[in-house]
Amino acid sequence: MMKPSSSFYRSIKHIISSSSFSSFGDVRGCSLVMLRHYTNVTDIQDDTEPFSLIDPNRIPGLGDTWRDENMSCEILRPGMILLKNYVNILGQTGIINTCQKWGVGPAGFYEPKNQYGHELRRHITSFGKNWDPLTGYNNPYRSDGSEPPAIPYELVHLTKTAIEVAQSYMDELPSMYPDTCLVSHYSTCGRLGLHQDSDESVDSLKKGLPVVSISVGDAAEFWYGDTRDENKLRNVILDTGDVLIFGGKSRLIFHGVKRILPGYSVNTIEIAKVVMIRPGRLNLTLKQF
Ligand SMILES: O=C(O)CCC(=O)C(=O)O
Ligand SMILES: [Fe+2]
Repeated sequence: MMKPSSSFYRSIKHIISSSSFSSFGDVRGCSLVMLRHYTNVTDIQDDTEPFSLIDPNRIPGLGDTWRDENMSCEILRPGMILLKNYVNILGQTGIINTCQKWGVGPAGFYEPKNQYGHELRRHITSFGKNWDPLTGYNNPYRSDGSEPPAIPYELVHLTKTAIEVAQSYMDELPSMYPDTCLVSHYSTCGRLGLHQDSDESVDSLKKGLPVVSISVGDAAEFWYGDTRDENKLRNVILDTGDVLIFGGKSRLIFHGVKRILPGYSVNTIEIAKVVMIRPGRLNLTLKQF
């Protein structure tokens, strides 16, 4: 689906800043129609936020109905926080169904190879900006020449509210508006080598805009640290429903998935009662480019 370009917002902002309402009669067509949807011109100050007819603040808890009341939080290091059990079973099955809906098809999930031609034992697909392990964000198109679908609204909302919750526990975690989401499904023997997430814009990295990682399905042993030195890495289990956030001083940590832990999580039984997810682990990593 086409997203409105930021130049569209800039031109609208230009019209507003250089015109009074009485001169809007000169503005015809689409722009005028779009402008009528705004009750207040200050609503469109943020270039990164796409226009949506659905007002996130007026939906009684769309994302909130996905939140687990038993959430607990663990600060792992400055800028890095784990929201355990953040997404409830309804939310987890919602996420699976959303990824199934958009990820299945000729341009959906695929198993990429690394530069040596080895398969990575994970299937991936993107929402928002296209990303792949070989070209990063440089190729905006998927295999069939299409752009990825926009990030589904409920995932954007979930991400934003998770950051707000994290900010209530720790200082210096910047806000972000996700415009890219990598969806990965790891097989039960899947893993992901140590790496930094550094393909985003210089501005995003400099500001430490957080990475938000949502886990569903089989648990994973996730390792992280300041260097590639395996002796200095720490481990944390990412279980189904957990949301891991790393930004600020932790934005450029080395991290990876050491192994998948089939059978570790009791909640996968609850998920299986609702949706027949295949064995393995689903991970959604949301960022602002
Ligand atoms: O699966 C995960 O928990 C991490 C994913 C990740 O680091 C990435 O896709 O860059
Ligand atoms: Fe990563």
